[in-house]
Amino acid sequence: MGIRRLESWIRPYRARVALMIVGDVTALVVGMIVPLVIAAAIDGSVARDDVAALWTNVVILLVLLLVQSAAFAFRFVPTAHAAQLNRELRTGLFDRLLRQPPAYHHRTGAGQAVARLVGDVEQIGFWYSNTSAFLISTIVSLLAATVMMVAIQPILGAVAVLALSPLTWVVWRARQRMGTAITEARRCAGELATASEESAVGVRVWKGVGGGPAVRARFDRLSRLARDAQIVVVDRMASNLGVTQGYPMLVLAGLIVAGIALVARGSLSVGDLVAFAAYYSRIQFPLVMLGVNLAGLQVAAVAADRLGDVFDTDGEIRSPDRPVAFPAHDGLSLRFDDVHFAYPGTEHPVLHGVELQIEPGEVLALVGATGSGKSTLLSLVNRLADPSAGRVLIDGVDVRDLEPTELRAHVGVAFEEAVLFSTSVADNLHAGRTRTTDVEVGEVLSVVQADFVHDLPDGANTIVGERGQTLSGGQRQRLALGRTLLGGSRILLLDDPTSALDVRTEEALLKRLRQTVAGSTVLLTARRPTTAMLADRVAVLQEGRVVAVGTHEELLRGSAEYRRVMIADDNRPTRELAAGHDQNEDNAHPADETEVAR
Ligand SMILES: Nc1ncnc2c1ncn2[C@@H]1O[C@H](COP(=O)(O)OP(=O)(O)OP(=O)(O)O)[C@@H](O)[C@H]1O
Repeated sequence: MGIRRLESWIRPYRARVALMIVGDVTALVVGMIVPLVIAAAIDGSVARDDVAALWTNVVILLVLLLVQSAAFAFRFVPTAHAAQLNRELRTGLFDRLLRQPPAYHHRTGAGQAVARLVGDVEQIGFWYSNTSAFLISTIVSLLAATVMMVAIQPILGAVAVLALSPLTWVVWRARQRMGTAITEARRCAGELATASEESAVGVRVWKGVGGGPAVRARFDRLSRLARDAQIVVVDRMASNLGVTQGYPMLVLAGLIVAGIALVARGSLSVGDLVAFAAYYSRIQFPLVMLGVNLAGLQVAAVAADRLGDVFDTDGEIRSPDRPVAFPAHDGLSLRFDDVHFAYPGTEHPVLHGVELQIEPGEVLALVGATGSGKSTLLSLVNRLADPSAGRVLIDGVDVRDLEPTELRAHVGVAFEEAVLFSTSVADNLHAGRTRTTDVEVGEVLSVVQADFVHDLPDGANTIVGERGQTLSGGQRQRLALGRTLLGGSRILLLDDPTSALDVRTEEALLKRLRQTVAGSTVLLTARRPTTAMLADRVAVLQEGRVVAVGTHEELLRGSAEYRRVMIADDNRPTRELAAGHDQNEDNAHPADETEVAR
């Protein structure tokens, strides 16, 4: 599988591979003539004491060796294109990784992606430049040297071929054993990369909780596993080389003894015996090289399989064949129509038949216990994942019928975990959009209560550290929310974007936010009553089901689950609570009864 893939990736470079083969084979053919010249010198000029003829032989040898060197130099010129092959593979792989949904990356880990983008791609480039052509010329070399040996002394040649033939099985078998060892070594390298990445990203957390020894122990364990896996690879390669190098030397010793006996009987000249030994060494070296080449092929095939895993991954968010244009008018409705969802590779669905309608320009808050599926539901709107069943409709259009890039350009998202990039505050806010002006940025900073930006050393031009780590959590959240608002989207998904703010700042922000988003359709998740009260209506999610919908006040009176989630002690309800509601009202009044379903 991996080999077929390799072949398809290298196919566009076949002209260059052909040039390498021409260089290799030229060098090889010239090399094959060298023993003949040496034999002619020993049996002719040296035997006849003919110094002039010997000089001629020396000059011919020099010319042959020069041509051989030039051919070798020529064969390495096209290898520079390995860099281009690497680039193409890396870009293709990166595009593919970008198209994978977040759940894929959470499952496989960032380190495996890095290991593929860096290590595996390099292995394929290395195979292209160093091994692909050599494999062909090695086989040609084996055949040519065999023919020459048989031509010089048929019986001795046949004995050599018979004696060496078991090695082909050894080499082939070693290639298979190498495959499993290399796959394991690459997997371990990926896990080690993931652990390194996590340790760097989570440095504040593990330092804060004194987790240094545990982080060190985990890294040490994975590093030992990577070492052991690498040792298995090298062990197998070494035992293979030991056999392919040691055994032919024993055979050569036997052949030379037999050759001397033939020389003594006069049926072989000394020059021919020297030439025979030279051709034999041209078999021995390619046999060793064949082992190395096949091991290299196996390394590249494993790398191709690992890249192929990404290229073949299903679950990618696909563009529709005939995309529908995103609705151009203002005031867009949003509807979840019997939406079910399970994360790939998990058995338990997270959402069970969610039915929810958000009217154009409405602000709807999702409230639910932790893990009830709020973030998951939001992620289905801009297709960070697709429902397992059911539909998400924007203004009556299934989001799967919209081009994902266009959909995401029109649907603004702010997450609770606010990630900024290691660039300036202003660049983070602009987020690559050229349309936003400094005035708009200033207005948005005021809406999200981010006046602190003016006090930063370079104001909005201050560079924030990696992932914005030089700012506080609440500052990051406000900038991330500002970035979303600057997009001017008509649909906004706000996943608890003010959770890190103090109550006073949140209140000021929410007031301004409500005015700013007027006209947009907003779906937000809320943990605090203050956030829920911002909304026109609130939907209560319980274990992946919408169990109640209504205004904050209605739900306080009518939904036990709402009270349970929003009020610390729901046995002592707030004054807003109407008297006489028991704790099982959600069961008694499911969503479609309590609510006011629109
Ligand atoms: N990438 C994932 N792979 C597998 N399961 C996941 C993944 N992300 C979330 N889940 C599971 O889906 C369920 C719902 O998670 P979700 O984040 O949607 O809940 P939530 O209501 O937003 O929670 P919170 O209020 O804590 O943010 C949880 O049981 C969680 O373990």
